[in-house]
Amino acid sequence: MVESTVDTITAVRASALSLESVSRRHGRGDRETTALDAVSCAVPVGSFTAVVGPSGSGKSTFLQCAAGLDRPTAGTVRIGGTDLGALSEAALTRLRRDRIGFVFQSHALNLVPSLSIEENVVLPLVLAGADPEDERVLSRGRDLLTRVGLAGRGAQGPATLSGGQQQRVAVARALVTEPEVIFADEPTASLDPESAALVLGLLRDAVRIDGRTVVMVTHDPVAASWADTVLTMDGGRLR
Ligand SMILES: Nc1ncnc2c1ncn2[C@@H]1O[C@H](COP(=O)(O)OP(=O)(O)OP(=O)(O)O)[C@@H](O)[C@H]1O
Repeated sequence: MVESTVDTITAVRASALSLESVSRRHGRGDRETTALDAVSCAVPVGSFTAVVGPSGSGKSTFLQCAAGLDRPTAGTVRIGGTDLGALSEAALTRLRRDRIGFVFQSHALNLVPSLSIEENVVLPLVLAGADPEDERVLSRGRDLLTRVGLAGRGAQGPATLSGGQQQRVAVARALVTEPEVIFADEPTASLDPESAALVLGLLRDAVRIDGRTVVMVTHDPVAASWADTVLTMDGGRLR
């Protein structure tokens, strides 16, 4: 009994993300829908996980609850051992800013059009209080832009880039804080296969080279094939 408790605690600690019996219901009475139905899983540090499943199976809800963008109706979500349900809204906002990276579906939603590309990349650091003129901040932005194949383009605006290039900037920004988990919601949905492969390669490199943890929701079996682990959702449950 003691041993199994220790095993459980160890497993939770070694997980970048864990869900324990997480449910998310909407509405009440006859109109109640269960978007997520007692889902449990543990995502190890340094892994690439894809979440797949048919439309309406609960993938987005999984991601929203796992990333602290939505609060579950029941159950526990932990990022690096921190119970998100125990955090105030302000603390949850800080955790999302400092410990999580996001790449969303639409490149139009990912980047701030009025900022330059490099300002977009370092935005999470600046929001956390870093001086945007600090050489360390500027060089981190430049290094990440080089990494995503956009060296020398930092002073331009996002509108001067293609959709695929903008998604690569979004990946650079998601990496800038060295987050514990990067959540990607259909990051290749609007891209041609070649641009999609570049974005998926960057996510995979973040795992293989930097030991980051990536959780990606996708409809696309080709995109899912880049992951180490595929979680399949069906009717709000993990299959
Ligand atoms: N705010 C909401 N109010 C009511 N029902 C909701 C709400 N959000 C999601 N649902 C329902 O929960 C279920 C799961 O939705 P979710 O968006 O998580 O699925 P999904 O797998 O991401 O779908 P898709 O691939 O089409 O984006 C669906 O039946 C959906 O209609």
